[in-house]
Amino acid sequence: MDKLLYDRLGSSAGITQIVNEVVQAHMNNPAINARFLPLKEQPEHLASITKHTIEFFSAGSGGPETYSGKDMVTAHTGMNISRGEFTHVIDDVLQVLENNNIDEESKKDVLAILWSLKSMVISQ
Ligand code: HEM
Repeated sequence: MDKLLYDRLGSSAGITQIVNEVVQAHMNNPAINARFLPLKEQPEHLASITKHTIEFFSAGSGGPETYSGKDMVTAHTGMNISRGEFTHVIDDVLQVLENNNIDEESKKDVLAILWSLKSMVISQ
């Protein structure tokens, strides 16, 4: 498969849609929504995190966007995120990719990228 992962995810518009749906999925997932629901009380902060996450997925999949958020360790420091919570986040992402008809190869590519970030996100 030689097409960029960025394009396979639908480039800017597709990734924006995917990230918005992932945020919604986290809000609806009882295993992790305590982490995310409080952000609804801070709409500007939530918009900034969502924007950064769109940039992160875009830049990380080969797109032209620049990531302007915190590095992964800093972003998750003090949260003491568990392996179980990490798995729920990955499940939500894969389900959203499925709902958006993203092909199997691309889902595996996203999974590999997320998995590679595990030690930066959990137990920080
Ligand atoms: C590989 C998996 C993950 C990736 C790629 C990721 C990515 C990100 C990004 C890009 C941000 C925005 C940082 C910024 O705005 O500077 C963020 C923030 C956040 N992440 Fe993650 N994350 C992951 C896993 C998790 C997990 C497992 C949880 C908890 C269940 C979590 C909870 C949060 C929360 C609550 C914030 C907002 C922090 C704040 O209020 O500033 N993340 N994440």
